[in-house]
Amino acid sequence: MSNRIFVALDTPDLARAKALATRVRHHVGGLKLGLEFFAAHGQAGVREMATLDLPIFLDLKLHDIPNTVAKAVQALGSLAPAILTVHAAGGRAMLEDAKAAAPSGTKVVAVTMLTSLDAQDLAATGVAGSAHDQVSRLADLARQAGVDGIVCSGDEVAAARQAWPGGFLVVPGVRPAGGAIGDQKRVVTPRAAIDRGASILIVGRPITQADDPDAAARAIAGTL
Ligand SMILES: O=c1ccn([C@@H]2O[C@H](COP(=O)(O)O)[C@@H](O)[C@H]2O)c(=O)[nH]1
Repeated sequence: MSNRIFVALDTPDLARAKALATRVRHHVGGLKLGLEFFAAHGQAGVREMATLDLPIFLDLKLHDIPNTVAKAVQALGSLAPAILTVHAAGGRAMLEDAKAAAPSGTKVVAVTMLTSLDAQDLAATGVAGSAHDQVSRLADLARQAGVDGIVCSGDEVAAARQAWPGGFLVVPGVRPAGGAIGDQKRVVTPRAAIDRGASILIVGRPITQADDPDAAARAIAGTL
């Protein structure tokens, strides 16, 4: 993949998603559609976005019992997304069944610890230890379950790359130096994420909320 930026089109407005994607399409490697978009437009919306001819990253973060997740992955199969997310915390059987149910060309990637959480948030959920410990535990689980990779923050991606040289490592929480952080807590610059071993970056608001999304995407791509 020559351009490793997936732009997160977090909007329930199909026309806006299409307009943004059309503007930035020459400066990104793919389009990430998440819960906000999918809840509003479902599979028809994803098909519509796929007409722009860029790889689709379907970020639904599936997390349920193995049978339910496998059936959901099967139901999404005809969309043949390039990348699909599930939560690593769903456990090994869920991860194995999700991978088995996915089309062969779809990378199944397990979310470890959301980049909107820090160590204090983790403790509040009853999980002892650092973000680093939690991510490496869930990354090991994901690797053993046979999925293609993980989602983690820029703080953990170097260790994840060392532990899983062939893993597909997705890093969100990406902010150009000095950029507004918003609700993210573990952030990294685009260049640092790539230098530490990220396979692809997810970038949302730094592009979509910019006065000139096209220029913002071009500037970020220019740092890689
Ligand atoms: O741990 C995670 C997993 C997924 N995301 C998603 O990435 C984008 C980030 O958007 P920004 O506007 O660049 O903050 C968003 O779609 C999240 O759902 C994440 O942030 N952290």
